[in-house]
Amino acid sequence: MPRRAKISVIGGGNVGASCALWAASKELGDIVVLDIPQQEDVVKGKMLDLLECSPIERFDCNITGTSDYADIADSDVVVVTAGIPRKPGMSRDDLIATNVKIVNSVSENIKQHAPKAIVIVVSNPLDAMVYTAWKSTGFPTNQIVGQAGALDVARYRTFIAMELGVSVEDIQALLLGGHGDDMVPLPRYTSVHGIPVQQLMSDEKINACVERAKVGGGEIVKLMGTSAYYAPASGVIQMVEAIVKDKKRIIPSAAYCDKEYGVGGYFVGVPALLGKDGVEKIIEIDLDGDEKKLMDESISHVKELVKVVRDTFPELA
Ligand SMILES: NC(=O)c1ccc[n+]([C@@H]2O[C@H](COP(=O)([O-])OP(=O)(O)OC[C@H]3O[C@@H](n4cnc5c(N)ncnc54)[C@H](O)[C@@H]3O)[C@@H](O)[C@H]2O)c1
Ligand SMILES: O=C(O)C[C@H](O)C(=O)O
Repeated sequence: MPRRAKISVIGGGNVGASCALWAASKELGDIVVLDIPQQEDVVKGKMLDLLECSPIERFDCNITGTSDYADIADSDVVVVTAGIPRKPGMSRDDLIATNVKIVNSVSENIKQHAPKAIVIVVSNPLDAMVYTAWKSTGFPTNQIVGQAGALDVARYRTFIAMELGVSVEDIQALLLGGHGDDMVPLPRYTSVHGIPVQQLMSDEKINACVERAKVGGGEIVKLMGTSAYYAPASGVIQMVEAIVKDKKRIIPSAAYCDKEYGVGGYFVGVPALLGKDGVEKIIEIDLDGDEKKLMDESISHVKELVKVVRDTFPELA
């Protein structure tokens, strides 16, 4: 019998528990969700509750809550959601001092207990946390990737579909850059069932969708007092599915770029081909002058955040 995939999620809060829910409902494999010892009963309870959906929702898999890293052994994918979320009035960057320490310690445990896993980082500020996980694990760059673009492009597609009154399924779009408010949605690479979006919407309306997508995380924080979790987890599980089913999907992801896009050795959002080996290829597309300028600005912001990581943990430089 073929072995089931094993998906571990570190951090069983809003995003982590939602990842488990999407992964179970899609029957992607066995699921382990790990939280700190003080949250062990809570995470065990959440995962038991989820398991008890299985007769109704019709999925067969093991689902476990734990605080013991031994339970993540042999994971195919480990998703890192551990860390604090922002509150109204905060930027993602304000989380760095706390989350760099959490992601560093979590990554050391992943290195020890699941050295073959593909690691998908979610904690914010995303691009700097992916860098932290890369340095702390010492894993090859294909084995470390961040989730942001899958979410950001989903938001952008949602807003375009709402504006046009068409199915979201018919909106294809692309987005580059860091997971900050300076991310770079690309109208020139946005189409509606193959029809360039500019033929169907005015520049003004397209720009309104772009701007709303850029601050889409903040819009939810303002409404809820904490950050989003359904759509972020959905983005994560789209990536997990591509990896565990070796689908070779192209998904905007925070991937390691050196020569690509002239990034020079940082993780930023780019179209990445995801399969069983993680990031198997980065797709480079042509950018015009304005798009390149926006991408360069976004990359500069990522570099500033990585500098904070290096200043906090000189051994991660
Ligand atoms: N990249 C994205 O698109 C994206 C989207 C949404 C949220 N996020 C980020 O994800 C993180 C989690 O958000 P959330 O809403 O789930 O927060 P949450 O507070 O609901 O959950 C975080 C969980 O992490 C746990 N945790 C803390 N330290 C830990 C450690 N050392 N080991 C294991 N678990 C630990 C906490 O106990 C908590 O259960 C935040 O940093 C948030 O900004 C990123
Ligand atoms: O906005 C946040 O802080 C969480 C996440 O990055 C998001 O975009 O929803």
